[in-house]
Amino acid sequence: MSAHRHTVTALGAPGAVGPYSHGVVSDGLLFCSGQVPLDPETGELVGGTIGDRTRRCLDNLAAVCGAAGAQLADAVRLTVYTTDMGQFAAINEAYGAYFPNDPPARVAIGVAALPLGTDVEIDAVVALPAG
Ligand SMILES: C=C(N)C(=O)O
Repeated sequence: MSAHRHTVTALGAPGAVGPYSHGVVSDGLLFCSGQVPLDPETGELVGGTIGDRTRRCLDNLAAVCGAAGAQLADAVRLTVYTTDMGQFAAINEAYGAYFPNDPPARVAIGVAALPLGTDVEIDAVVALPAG
């Protein structure tokens, strides 16, 4: 740990699948690592639909936010990575329910592959509440 940054570990988020922290706080911002749709209780990728997996990614990010004293609604920008842009509408339907008002900025990117073979991953930058 150094004075200008500290890492965040969330008990409610699945363990990291590589050499990264759940999040890093610096200068009033929380930089959340990408969350893949792992169930934090089982450590397994969730099945179902890409909407289910999108919700799992966002729930995992919410846990990381909570560990830093923030909420997902404090996010200023998220990035959605997917291997299947054919499911863009389904991703948006699930995603949109998390941000009914004034949604954060977002980037959506189609990629060739994602960790553990999943089809969606989401990261976030979050503004920490003052105080
Ligand atoms: C899942 C990740 N965020 C990673 O492997 O970097």
